[in-house]
Amino acid sequence: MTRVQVKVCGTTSVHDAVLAAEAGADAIGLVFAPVSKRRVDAATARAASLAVGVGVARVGVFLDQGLDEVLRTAEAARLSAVQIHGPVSSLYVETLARYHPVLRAVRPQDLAEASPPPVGVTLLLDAPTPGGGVPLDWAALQSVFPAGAWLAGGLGPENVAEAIRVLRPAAVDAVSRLEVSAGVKDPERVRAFVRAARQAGLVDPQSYPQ
Ligand SMILES: O=C(O)c1ccccc1NCC(=O)[C@H](O)[C@H](O)COP(=O)(O)O
Repeated sequence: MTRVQVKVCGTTSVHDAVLAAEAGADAIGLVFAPVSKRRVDAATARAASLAVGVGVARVGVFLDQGLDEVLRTAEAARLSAVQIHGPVSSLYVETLARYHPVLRAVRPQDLAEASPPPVGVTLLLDAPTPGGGVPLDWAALQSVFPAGAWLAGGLGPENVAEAIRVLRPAAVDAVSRLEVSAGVKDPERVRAFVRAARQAGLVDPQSYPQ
């Protein structure tokens, strides 16, 4: 048995990257989507990536951005994986997966179409409005939640254990409920989130993304 991985998303500073790493997060998320109130520039993201080092995954988050931009940003910001939101083609996702591990964010209504993901792609089940802090209906998803998928959507210290208990995701991901304001982390809530996810149990390693 292996522990559930924890991603702390929406990191906009070296300070908050180090906070997440010291709290025990397995991954930080760096949002490059132009629409996001948590958007980070490549130079700051690179500094954050270098600060946490290779022991913590650095996931770049993209929405409606071209392949060129994603690949250039991944290199500039020293990303170790890319997370893709929005309506993109299978070819787009498969092309990216030749260069980087891909987290493909899907809404519950898109799950059937996205499963099973191609090699190098892991599904991340998220709410229809990413970064919106609204939880999914975990009970309704219980019978269809794919083995090895990640879970996001309105997770925080107070509900992550229950989400893990119901869906047994390979990893949990959160942002809104870990902030004092958009893009600025609440240290206590970040620590409490990682702690709660850690204590919530273990998952079967065979259900892990490759
Ligand atoms: O967080 C954003 O502002 C954002 C904007 C556009 C695309 C993706 C975005 N965030 C992606 C994430 O990985 C979030 O952690 C995930 O959607 C969960 O957010 P929340 O429900 O606020 O915990």
